[in-house]
Amino acid sequence: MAATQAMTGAAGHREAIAVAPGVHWIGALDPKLRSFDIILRTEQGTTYNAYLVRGSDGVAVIDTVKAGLADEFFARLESVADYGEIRAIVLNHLEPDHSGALPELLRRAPQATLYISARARAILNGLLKSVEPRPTPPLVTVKTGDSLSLGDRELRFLHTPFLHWPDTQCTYLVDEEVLFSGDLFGCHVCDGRLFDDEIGEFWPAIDYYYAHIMRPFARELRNALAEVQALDLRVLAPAHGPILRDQPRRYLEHYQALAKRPPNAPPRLAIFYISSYGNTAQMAEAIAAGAAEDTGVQISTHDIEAGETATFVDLIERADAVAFGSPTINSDAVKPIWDLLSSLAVIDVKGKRAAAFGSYGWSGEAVGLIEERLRGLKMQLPVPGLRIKLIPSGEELAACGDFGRQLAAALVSRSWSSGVAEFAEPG
Ligand SMILES: Cc1cc2nc3c(=O)[nH]c(=O)nc-3n(C[C@H](O)[C@H](O)[C@H](O)COP(=O)(O)O)c2cc1C
Repeated sequence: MAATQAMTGAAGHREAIAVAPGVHWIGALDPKLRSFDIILRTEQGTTYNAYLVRGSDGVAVIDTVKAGLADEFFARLESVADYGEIRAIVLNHLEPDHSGALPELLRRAPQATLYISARARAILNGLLKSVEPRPTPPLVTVKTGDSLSLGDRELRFLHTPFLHWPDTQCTYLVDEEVLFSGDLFGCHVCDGRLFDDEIGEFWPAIDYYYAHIMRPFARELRNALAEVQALDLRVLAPAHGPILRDQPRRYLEHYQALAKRPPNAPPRLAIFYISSYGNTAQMAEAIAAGAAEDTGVQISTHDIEAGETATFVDLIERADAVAFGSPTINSDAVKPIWDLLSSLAVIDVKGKRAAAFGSYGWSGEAVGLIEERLRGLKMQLPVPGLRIKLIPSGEELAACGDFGRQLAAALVSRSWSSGVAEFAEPG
């Protein structure tokens, strides 16, 4: 039923759809898409939302669509404007699903000026350098406070970098209070009825999109949401999924709750380990006991063999420091540790304090390899990694306690060092 409606909704015809007076949706539907950018599942497909704004002094096109769906975009554009009328092309970010039809649009509307953020300039060069003949459109780079006049109406720009590409901006139509928000507030839902008040439930799609696309940029998001908060809003017009006109502030508030900084709790240290014979597990417990001597720190230990990666990722996001323990097996750390570390791309771990530890038999590569990965994730390593040969002795467990104490202390101090500490010499 829903699929049928998606195909027969207003957007089922290749005509532009009115969003507000003088504002049309001219995007494309992609109902059969089942995975997006490799990393997202899209069981409902998606839309690429492009918009056209008509003023007394020409029209502006905001974003385009994926290259393979350009025909749909041009048909809708032609239903409401001539190419000669296009004065401005605004690209809120240059990801290929929104810039795919740009070369052809530039060919059809060579007089149009491009309005992009300063960071988009280099990306634009990368996208256009293979196009023959190479387009050289008039170009203006814009930031917060800059605007574009279409005669009787004004488009204002908001600089919102990294949401989720470095060049991201939002564009605000002042008179109709429409925010063309790019991927912000977007989701992968394909329903030809287009508007949130006409289609069914899609909050899970908003949350899924947030978790995979926006969550790594929670810090930047908080800044952007503060800018959006200051606007009067009648419509949120994102680049994917439904157009949000039914109490649009609900979506803003939802995003604010999702991106909220964790409450001002005591600093948290979360220790993750895996252990085949209990040696690395013993280290983890001794590290936790040592850290607990600093009464101001909240400590938790987690056996990753027995838990869910998604839960661990949540804990890591909320922790101020994290430690990862793995034995060395066949010259490497074990797969569950790598699985966990490779799941951190969906959160912001930059600058978070981290450390590695583990038991080993003879070569002990795991700790160094984990540290390398933690540095790659731009985490800070305040304490050198600790490895212990086979079963920890009492003295070695005391060294684990010191390791934990130092890590806890690093939660209040910013000094840090690096390198793997060798407690027992490999024999
Ligand atoms: C299948 C297997 C392969 C191993 N490979 C290595 C290795 O390549 N290098 C090394 O230093 N230790 C190796 N070890 C030894 C373990 O790292 C050592 O037994 C360690 O104490 C196990 O710690 P755990 O009880 O925390 O799992 C290996 C052990 C097993 C069972």
